[in-house]
Amino acid sequence: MPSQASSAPIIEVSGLTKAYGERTVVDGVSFEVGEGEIFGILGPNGAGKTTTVECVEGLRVPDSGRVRVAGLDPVADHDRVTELLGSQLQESELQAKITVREALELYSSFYRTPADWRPLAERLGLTDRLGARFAKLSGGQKQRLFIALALVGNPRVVVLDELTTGLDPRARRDTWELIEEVRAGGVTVLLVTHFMEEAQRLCDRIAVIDKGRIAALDSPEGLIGRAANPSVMSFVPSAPLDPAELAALPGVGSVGDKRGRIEITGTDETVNAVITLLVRRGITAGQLHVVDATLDDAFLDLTEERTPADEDGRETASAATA
Ligand SMILES: Nc1ncnc2c1ncn2[C@@H]1O[C@H](COP(=O)(O)OP(=O)(O)OP(=O)(O)O)[C@@H](O)[C@H]1O
Repeated sequence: MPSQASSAPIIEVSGLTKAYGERTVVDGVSFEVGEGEIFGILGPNGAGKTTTVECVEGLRVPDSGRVRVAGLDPVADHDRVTELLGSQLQESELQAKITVREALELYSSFYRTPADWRPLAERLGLTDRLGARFAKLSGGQKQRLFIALALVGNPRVVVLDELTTGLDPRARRDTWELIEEVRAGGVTVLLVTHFMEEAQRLCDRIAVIDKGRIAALDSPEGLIGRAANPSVMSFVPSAPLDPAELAALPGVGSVGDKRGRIEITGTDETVNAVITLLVRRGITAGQLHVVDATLDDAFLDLTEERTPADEDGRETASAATA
């Protein structure tokens, strides 16, 4: 289980706004991340997640609002922030011909107190690819190299955007363990992810961003509790039940009948009311299942439906400040 953040915020974002041309893609975003916390940013495609973290990294200049990393302005104090913040690279940022070993040595040389890259490479399953050129690596190997390079400077804060995209299930689990170890060493992790399982497993708190605004900010459990229908109950009744009577019970979201199996979504109160009704009628519930909503359910409830227009207008992103 994730542990809670311990101390003062190491990342502070307040009223952050960023537009590309006429289009505001980050619209008044505020959050704080405590030192040693794993903080997730979750949201639909085009919601403004990457733009937000690029402002934290100092790769983009906010139009308005305030961003601080360890009290430093990521744009004005870019060099000092770079020293304490590790970022996951994008593919275009490494030369095709560089070998894994050369990349690890090169990135180590950027920092005053780098980590020993060898155990990191070992931990990420890269040891037998040290002589391989970047262009010859598989997608998963490139991804693992990017994670190693984000960590090689011994950062206080690491920003991981799409941490495990392209990794197979075993590599994904190994990576999660590595991130937990990194945090256990006191490193703060800012994680952009599309994987609910990843967010639920790793994050202490999650900001759900939708259309450039924070739709919710809570622990994974807190977000799940906000799902419109946190419980789903299903059973096969021993005698017919009136759907209208079930629908009138407290907190009911929906009532369905799938070939004799009743499915009711609602709250804990709904579950208790259904059981009371069944007992009163002398009806037994065969094959009874009650399951909690998942982070997926909460996510869908908290974010609006996308339209293709939301995805339009992307220009080529560059690492330079824009
Ligand atoms: N350099 C840019 N120029 C113009 N528009 C951009 C640029 N970069 C991003 N956008 C647009 O800004 C919006 C937010 O993009 P951003 O990459 O921050 O979203 P995201 O939440 O990270 O999305 P995804 O999950 O798809 O990576 C999108 O509509 C995108 O098309």
